[in-house]
Amino acid sequence: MSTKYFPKDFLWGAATASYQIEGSPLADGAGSSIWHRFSHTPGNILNGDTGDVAADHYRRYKEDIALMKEMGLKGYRFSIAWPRIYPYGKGKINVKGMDFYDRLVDELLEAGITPFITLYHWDLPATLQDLGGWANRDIACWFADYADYMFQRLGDRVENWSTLNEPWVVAFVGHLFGEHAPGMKDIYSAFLVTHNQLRAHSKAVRAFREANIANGKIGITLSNTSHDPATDSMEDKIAAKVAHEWNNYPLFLHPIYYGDYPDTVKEFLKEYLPKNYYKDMEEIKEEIDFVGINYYSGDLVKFDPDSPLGGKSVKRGLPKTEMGWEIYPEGFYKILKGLQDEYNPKEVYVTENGAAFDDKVENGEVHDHKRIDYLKKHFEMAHKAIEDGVKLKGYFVWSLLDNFEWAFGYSKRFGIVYVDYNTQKRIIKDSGKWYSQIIKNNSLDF
Ligand SMILES: OC[C@@H]1[C@@H](O)[C@H](O)[C@@H](O)c2[nH]c(CCc3ccccc3)c[n+]21
Repeated sequence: MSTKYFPKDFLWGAATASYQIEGSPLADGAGSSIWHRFSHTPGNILNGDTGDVAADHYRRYKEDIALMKEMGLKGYRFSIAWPRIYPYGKGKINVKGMDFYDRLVDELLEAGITPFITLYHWDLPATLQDLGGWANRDIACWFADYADYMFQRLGDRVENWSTLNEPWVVAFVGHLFGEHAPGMKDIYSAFLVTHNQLRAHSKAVRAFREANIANGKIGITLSNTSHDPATDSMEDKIAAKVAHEWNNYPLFLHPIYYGDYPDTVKEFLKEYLPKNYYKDMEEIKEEIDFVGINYYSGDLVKFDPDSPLGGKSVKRGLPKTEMGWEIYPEGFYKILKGLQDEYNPKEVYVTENGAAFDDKVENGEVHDHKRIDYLKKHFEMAHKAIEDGVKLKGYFVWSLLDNFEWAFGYSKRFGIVYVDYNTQKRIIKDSGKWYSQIIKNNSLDF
């Protein structure tokens, strides 16, 4: 057993998202979002759950920040609900909605916690969806205007900004698989949404540079699954490469860093890319300060001529979390190392990593040893990645609190803090106590 230290000033934190924890979605003049509509549409969410109350964070944020301080968190990643700021997506500002985030940031700074803002974590103003949402090219301006207003209002106190959370999930789970808001099932829209998110992201980055925020850093947060070939056959290797370049960071970083979509996306999916997409690549190719990596699991990919991507996902037979995702810490290392090798970002943050388990309260405590084991194994891989040259500057566990897990509602618990939804009582789980020690020592014994 040896003690491995993380770099000095490593930003250990926890992450959440507005629609998943805040509740009070229409309070104080806020506008409706596509997730308010989607969760209130019967059949979309398990048990008919909605984000109407969630973890009641909109009202309990001071209590939650006190919990973060008690656990010794250095940073807190959260998202702004666009419809609280612009109830109609653009035009009229909602002062009370802006006040909530003003107070939240001040409370975090007072507690000595570094804010890390995500501008968009899926709760699009519903009125913009009525205009086509992310499939409308004008959204690049709507998003950049919203982003610029946030830079003006919070840029004096917040240095770390991410434009979009998981644009792949927004595009494909929301517009092709139909399992997330706005519930569309159209592959051409999904690729148009991919493209417009890139346009919106880079337009917001230019607004960020104009805002000239002292020590400001802006990036993008991308979902990733480690895709390994099921066998050494060339067919499986190609299928795994296609899956990686479409499903992971390359789909967005290739345009941002190199001004084009990845080779396999152009080879296998060219038909679905927006016509004349390359005309936008000059504006999309805009330097960013960091890449946010979300990682949970990995799979094997086997050649499958019947699949549109030429491959299908295969399990390894590893232990799984409550989401049915295999626990594969090695994939965390592969994604982080692959990112640094392929795009050499100036900085990397793990913006999400965590697991859902069947947490139970016993005598007022939650002994979530499986989550501790999951996190420990992933921290070991993060440390190895840093040793091998990955410019990893921080890690945010998903999630601070049990919360609304999208189509699964409240049936899946990811928090290091347990939330009793009947009473809104919080209980720091054993994993939260264990994490506090890791942060305090900035080291891991393994
Ligand atoms: O599922 C846990 C978390 C969500 O609660 C976050 O809002 C979201 O950013 C997030 N992304 C992923 C990995 C990609 C994914 C998203 C949705 C469904 C399945 C996989 C896991 N998570």
